[in-house]
Amino acid sequence: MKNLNSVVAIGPQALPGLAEMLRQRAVSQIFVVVDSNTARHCYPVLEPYLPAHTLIEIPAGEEYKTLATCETVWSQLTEKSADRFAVVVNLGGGVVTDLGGFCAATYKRGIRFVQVPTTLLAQVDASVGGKTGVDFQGFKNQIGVFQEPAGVFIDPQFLQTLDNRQLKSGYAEVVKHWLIADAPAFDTQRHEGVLVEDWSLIIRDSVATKQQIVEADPLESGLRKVLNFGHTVGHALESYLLLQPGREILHGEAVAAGMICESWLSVQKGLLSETELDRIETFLFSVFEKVQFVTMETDAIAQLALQDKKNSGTTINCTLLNGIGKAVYDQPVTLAEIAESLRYYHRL
Ligand SMILES: NC(=O)c1ccc[n+]([C@@H]2O[C@H](COP(=O)([O-])OP(=O)(O)OC[C@H]3O[C@@H](n4cnc5c(N)ncnc54)[C@H](O)[C@@H]3O)[C@@H](O)[C@H]2O)c1
Ligand SMILES: O=C(O)C(=O)C[C@@H](O)[C@H](O)[C@H](O)COP(=O)(O)O
Ligand SMILES: [Zn+2]
Repeated sequence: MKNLNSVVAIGPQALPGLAEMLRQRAVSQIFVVVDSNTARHCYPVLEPYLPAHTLIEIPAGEEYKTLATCETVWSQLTEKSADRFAVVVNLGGGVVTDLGGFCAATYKRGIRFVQVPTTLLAQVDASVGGKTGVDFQGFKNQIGVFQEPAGVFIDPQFLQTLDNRQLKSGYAEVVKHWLIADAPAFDTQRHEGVLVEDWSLIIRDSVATKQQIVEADPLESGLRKVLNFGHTVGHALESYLLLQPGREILHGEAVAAGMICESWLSVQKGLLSETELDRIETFLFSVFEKVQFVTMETDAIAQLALQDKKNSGTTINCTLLNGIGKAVYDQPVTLAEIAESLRYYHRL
């Protein structure tokens, strides 16, 4: 599969494919960015495929997806005199692929990087499409650049050590791809839930859906915004809870809640039927627990949507569904409507 100028390899041939790419290109040094978990669970799988390299370890978790962590990565690249022929291999979930990608894309104005995603979320979504970045002042992905990796190497065997909660978090982005672009998959595959034995096909389909959209609009000037379905409210919830010790939720959990809120908004705008909303809700609640917040918090959560990257000025532009499998972007919604959607979710 080709993604703009980068290769996407999926399956058991992915890691040998990465080894081959590193052999063929002019590479001065290789740096492998891992977090504390992927150092333990995933690096031993990747290591035999790599020539001499330097390991850069960052702490695990969304709270470390910050500029401060980037500084530690840039420092290690600098200390080792990485030049413009160096390659960064990001081995991890979406935090490592977003942050490692951003560090590479900005170091000396940009060196090559490849993504080796190890969570379902990163395999179906974060590693593909060239969005890189970090959170800033509590806002999701506030600082970042679009930069395509030189390659994405997806081996589903990494999922064997992932716990069920993380698997479900990634599944939320799979469901998002179904809801925006693949009604037949929603109709048939949802019956399996996360009891999937072999994720390869789901990963292939999800990546293909995302690639098609990204290729049509790599810099998100229009169509790509459909990939943000569930994220206007989802990111607001995630940002709000991220700053509250003990209440952090995973990205996919926030997106699942956001997809219910934004499906409800779609009904209010006359785009989606009540029956379709009911099917979406019933399915999502069969997989995800309800995100806990109190009604008093809804206005504060909704306020955070004012920082959404799809907004123009003070207008919040949401991606909504105009049927299962069909999405429309740039739908203006008010702050009051966002807050009401959260109250709707809370009442369910
Ligand atoms: N760039 C994009 O297009 C894009 C798309 C979707 C999400 N994201 C971002 O991705 C991030 C979420 O990614 P995530 O869900 O992968 O989170 P993550 O990177 O925090 O990984 C989740 C947890 O699993 C651990 N882990 C990773 N691989 C493992 C493995 N194989 N076995 C055991 N443990 C493993 C990690 O150390 C971490 O503790 C968010 O910051 C989100 O904003 C980016
Ligand atoms: O690739 C995209 O485009 C997406 O919107 C995919 C999202 O799942 C992902 O969470 C992305 O990081 C959100 O981007 P942002 O621009 O809203 O920060
Ligand atoms: Zn997402």
